[in-house]
Amino acid sequence: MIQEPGWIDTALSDGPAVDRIGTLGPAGTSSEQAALYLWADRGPAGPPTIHLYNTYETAGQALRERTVSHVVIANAYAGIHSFYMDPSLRFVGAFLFDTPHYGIAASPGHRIPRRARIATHPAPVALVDELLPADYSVAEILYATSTSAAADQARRGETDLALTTQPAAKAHALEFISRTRPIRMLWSVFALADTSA
Ligand SMILES: O=C(O)C(=O)Cc1ccccc1
Repeated sequence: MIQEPGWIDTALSDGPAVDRIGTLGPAGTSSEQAALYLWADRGPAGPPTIHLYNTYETAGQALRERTVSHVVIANAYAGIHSFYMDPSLRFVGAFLFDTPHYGIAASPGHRIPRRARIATHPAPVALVDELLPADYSVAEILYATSTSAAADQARRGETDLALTTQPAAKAHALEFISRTRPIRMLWSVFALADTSA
């Protein structure tokens, strides 16, 4: 096992080459940024090959079908247990990587009611209470499949607000109405069990 600052490497260095990384999308998720970090540290030189899926489970299926060589998952994702338990997969490493800044965002010009409907991925939901400005309260939390999907719900007017990342807010032309902050996160990397050394 190789230990470097920020890394737990159980079979990343001597396992299959990191040449196609699968994770949660669409573009703008924390997972996409984490995958880019993994590629920059452990992937080959050249443009990164990152495949973004609507769920971590779909990314896991792509790994089983060898469409991707590795999958990266936030340890804050409650469903990560099934990846650790799956005998067809192998945990090959983990790394510490802060997410992009998270905040609560709205479409410019949207009239935000005092009691607002807020879209979020389940993992960072506790940040809604932490970051929501005192002028507002929560009418309803609507769970989205990712931070980017949450931003899209606010953009479409399906919710008043979204808890989302800075890249996703920008991609969906949302403006933050709260302060923002990153989340210190551990990311787990999985490969196929039978191809890992
Ligand atoms: O939806 C995202 O952006 C994700 O990547 C899931 C997530 C959410 C919050 C912290 C870490 C990962």
